[in-house]
Amino acid sequence: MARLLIIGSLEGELGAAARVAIARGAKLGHAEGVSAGLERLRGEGADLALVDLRHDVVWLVQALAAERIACPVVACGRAEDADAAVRAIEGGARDFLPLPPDADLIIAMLEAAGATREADAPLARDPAMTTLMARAATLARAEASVLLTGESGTGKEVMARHLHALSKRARGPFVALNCAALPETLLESELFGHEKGAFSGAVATRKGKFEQAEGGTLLLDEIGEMDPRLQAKILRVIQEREVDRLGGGAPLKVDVRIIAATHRDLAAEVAAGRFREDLYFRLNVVALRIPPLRERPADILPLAEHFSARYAQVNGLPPRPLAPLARHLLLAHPWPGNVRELENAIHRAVLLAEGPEIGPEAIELARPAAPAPMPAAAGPHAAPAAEAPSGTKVSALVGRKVEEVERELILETLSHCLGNRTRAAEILGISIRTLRNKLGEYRSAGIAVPPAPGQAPLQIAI
Ligand SMILES: Nc1ncnc2c1ncn2[C@@H]1O[C@H](COP(=O)(O)OP(=O)(O)OP(=O)(O)O)[C@@H](O)[C@H]1O
Repeated sequence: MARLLIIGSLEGELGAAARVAIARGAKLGHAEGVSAGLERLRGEGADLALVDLRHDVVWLVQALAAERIACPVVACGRAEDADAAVRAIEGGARDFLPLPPDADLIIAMLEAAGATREADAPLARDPAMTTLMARAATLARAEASVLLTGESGTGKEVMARHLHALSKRARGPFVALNCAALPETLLESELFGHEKGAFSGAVATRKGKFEQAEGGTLLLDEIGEMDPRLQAKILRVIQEREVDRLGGGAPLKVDVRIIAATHRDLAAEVAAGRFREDLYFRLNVVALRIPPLRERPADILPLAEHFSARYAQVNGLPPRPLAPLARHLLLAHPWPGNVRELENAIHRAVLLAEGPEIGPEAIELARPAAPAPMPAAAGPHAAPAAEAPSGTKVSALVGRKVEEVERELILETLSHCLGNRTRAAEILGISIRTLRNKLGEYRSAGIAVPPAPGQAPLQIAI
């Protein structure tokens, strides 16, 4: 769960921002002022801090920088407070959130901070994923470190949270750190914390992520990007179960399960001398590879429906079904950006769509380059890219009317189902009633419609 710290009164519009974040699965921390906020950040940390502009945002940003605490700060205020907002941004705040808050903007900010995550179990319908989920359920109970591999956006972090939720540590904290996002000294401080006086800005003791995750799970995301010196320190934590704060005296015992994730082929990184072999062996004891979305096509529509319901709710819109052609487009796309790309496409579509359905015109998909399977994927389970649904079929439709293509899709599906309306409606993802209405329209326009099973084709006497 994303950890959001709100600094300021929760009574007014900041409270509304908090509710949006909670609806999106964030865990909320709160402090009335900046020094209490700093205290919380030294102790339990957060993925993002939203600070009311009426407080000294610049002071907080500077204190965090001096103490090497990497937490993005977003200043919040009314549009009329533009001058204060500019000062906050110039002083190092990550962004400005105008109040009253826009749900989308909050989500985008949480996302940019790497802080918005699926709180529920990963959705899995395709056999490639259900098999993996069964394996994950067994592994979750063990205490061993886990290595999660998979392309960017496949759901490694979602899986890490799921493993935590199913483990004996579920009541403890889940803390995530993206190792690629920070320069080495900051990352070191984030991981191991520091004692007062460890460096010139260290005015107070600060707990690192290992300590924050005590009794729970620590996700080291993008571990393949970590500097070899820090890799050695991580190895020591795994072996000795203790951490050394920067500038610290005695090592501190920690009880943390480590989950490491990477989109890289770590074995190749080891061969190239960029990743420590001993750490790789420690992590690779239990490894799970999350397949890219193009290798689990049966997940595409269930995920799309899940995101469409979620974003309709977050934006206060009524839930709407995906039109048959929209489904067709989604199934034909190769999804180089995986589940994240699908989620973003559906989020946009929910906002853009007009009318009772989400139609194909609302779905904007990046024109895909040929999907690039990651090198590690070249195992026996990797489907060749050529087998994935190809984007060319859809581009062949360009220049034709949506209505016309929809009609063909409906009639083709119906003849494929030998006229069975129920089955065709199911495949098309529309209600039987919508299907009947469409067929009625076609008939009135003089277009032949496959008869229902057992029903003789209508003979029109001339
Ligand atoms: N199986 C799933 N069910 C529901 N949502 C999912 C699933 N897989 C991924 N998502 C959603 O897709 C987005 C990307 O997932 P996640 O961040 O876990 O991917 P990742 O592999 O860790 O990406 P990166 O390598 O870029 O860190 C998230 O918003 C997540 O909620």
